[in-house]
Amino acid sequence: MPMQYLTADEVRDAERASGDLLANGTLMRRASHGVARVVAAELNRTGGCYGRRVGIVVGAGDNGGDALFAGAELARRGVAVHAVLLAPDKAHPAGLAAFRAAGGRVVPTTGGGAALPAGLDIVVDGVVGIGGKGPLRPAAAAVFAALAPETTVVAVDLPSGVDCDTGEVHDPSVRADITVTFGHPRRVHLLAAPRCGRLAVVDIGIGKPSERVAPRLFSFSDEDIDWPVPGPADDKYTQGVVGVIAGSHRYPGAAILASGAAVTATSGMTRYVGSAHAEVVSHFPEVVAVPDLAEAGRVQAWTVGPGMGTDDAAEATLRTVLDTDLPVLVDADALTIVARRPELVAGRTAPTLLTPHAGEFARLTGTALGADRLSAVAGLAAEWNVTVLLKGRITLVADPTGSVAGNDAGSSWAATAGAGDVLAGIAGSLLAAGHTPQTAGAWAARVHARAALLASRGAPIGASTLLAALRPAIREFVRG
Ligand SMILES: NC(=O)C1=CN([C@@H]2O[C@H](COP(=O)(O)OP(=O)(O)OC[C@H]3O[C@@H](n4cnc5c(N)ncnc54)[C@H](O)[C@@H]3O)[C@@H](O)[C@H]2O)[C@@H](O)CC1
Ligand SMILES: [K+]
Repeated sequence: MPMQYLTADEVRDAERASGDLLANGTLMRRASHGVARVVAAELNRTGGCYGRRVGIVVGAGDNGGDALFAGAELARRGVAVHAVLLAPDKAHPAGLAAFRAAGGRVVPTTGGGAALPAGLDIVVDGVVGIGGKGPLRPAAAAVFAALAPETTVVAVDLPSGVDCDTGEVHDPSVRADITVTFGHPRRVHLLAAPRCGRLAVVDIGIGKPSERVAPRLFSFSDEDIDWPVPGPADDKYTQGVVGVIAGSHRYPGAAILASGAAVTATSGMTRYVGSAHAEVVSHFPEVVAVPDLAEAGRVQAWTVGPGMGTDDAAEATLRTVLDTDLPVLVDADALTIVARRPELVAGRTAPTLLTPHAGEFARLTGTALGADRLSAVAGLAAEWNVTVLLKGRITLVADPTGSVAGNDAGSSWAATAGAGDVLAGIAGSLLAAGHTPQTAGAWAARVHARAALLASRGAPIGASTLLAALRPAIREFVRG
């Protein structure tokens, strides 16, 4: 099942709908118990709970309340728990009483600030949760800045200073090793996944929000991905033929990488059009490669753009392809052309997938990409009535209805020249197989990221190495 990521308002809506559970404190008891369990599991994994030392950093709201109740539970298990109260007058009263009663120690405030003692095993961030705004304030920032670098940080709900809805990482903010959230993941857990560390979702018995606002963010689970495989009645044409228009005789690399990715991602047929036809065939003899579009033969989808240039001839080719009623993936140089000629895609009714990186995105919209990548990509998709895949560590694929699929690559090894050409080849072949642009883009991003991890195993890679790891990566997503 795809995972849904909620806004702070959607979370509050779902919590309110739980009625008594919210009013009588059951939700908070379950939430804090979940935090205590995760912290205890981490302590047990590294030697046990008894006699260990944990710090909690407590803000003015219910996030701090969760941390205090969790601290109380840990203290009852024999953990020495030290709390810094950032706003002593506003700390959750029942939570603070429980914490003290369990033997938790509050660090005295001196000169307007307080620091945790040295030598802590784990520090719990209960500064702010879904009610947080902006960066960590100075007192909280000082507490985290003073921690030894090896201290494990467990964030309650989200790392404080990171925006719940946009994932904007303010400076300063908390970097968590583990984040414990409640009921449903929030947008921040995907949009700022590297800042959240491992995510633990604790069931506290709340349902779904009554309504969701656009953009609606989700991610596919690995099990949702079902790579196309040929059936008993299939031949080389019936699985969807992908056409690649890329590269040039002078710069054949993009043509080879995009065509090679298409060959690897589909078991049907790959066609190539462009002046690198000889180079492509010398690397991948199975590609049916021709220099001119007029001789290309039939395809079910086009991938157009990597390394093709931006001159008049390239523009004419792009126009011809976009004038068809076939699905088209528009990448790289083709995006530069579309940025100056938006009318080329504006009237399209056939599936259209634009795959910009941040710089190309800025060219398309005329403004630099800000911190709210989600709204930006959903906005462009809605305005142009196309699907937009925004590249990055977190890939976002927005369709025109306000649905956005996100994919955390899990590493940044794919940030290498030519990796985008590989992605374009993979996604193009999924389009040719009949998938929607959003599914094609999101599945391609997942398998591309997996290939990067398999290829790298901790060392830098180039796009050729990534391409070579594509088949084992795809194998993980073939069902049945
Ligand atoms: N509502 C509920 O039923 C539940 C809430 N839970 C917890 O409650 C949290 C939400 O609690 P609240 O709505 O009280 O909000 P928070 O505790 O997230 O934060 C609000 C408080 O922090 C202050 N604040 C905002 N930005 C700040 C900043 N940058 N630096 C310092 N202080 C800042 C605000 O003035 C306010 O006092 C959730 O994230 C979750 O941890 C959980 O207990 C589960 C149940
Ligand atoms: K927090």
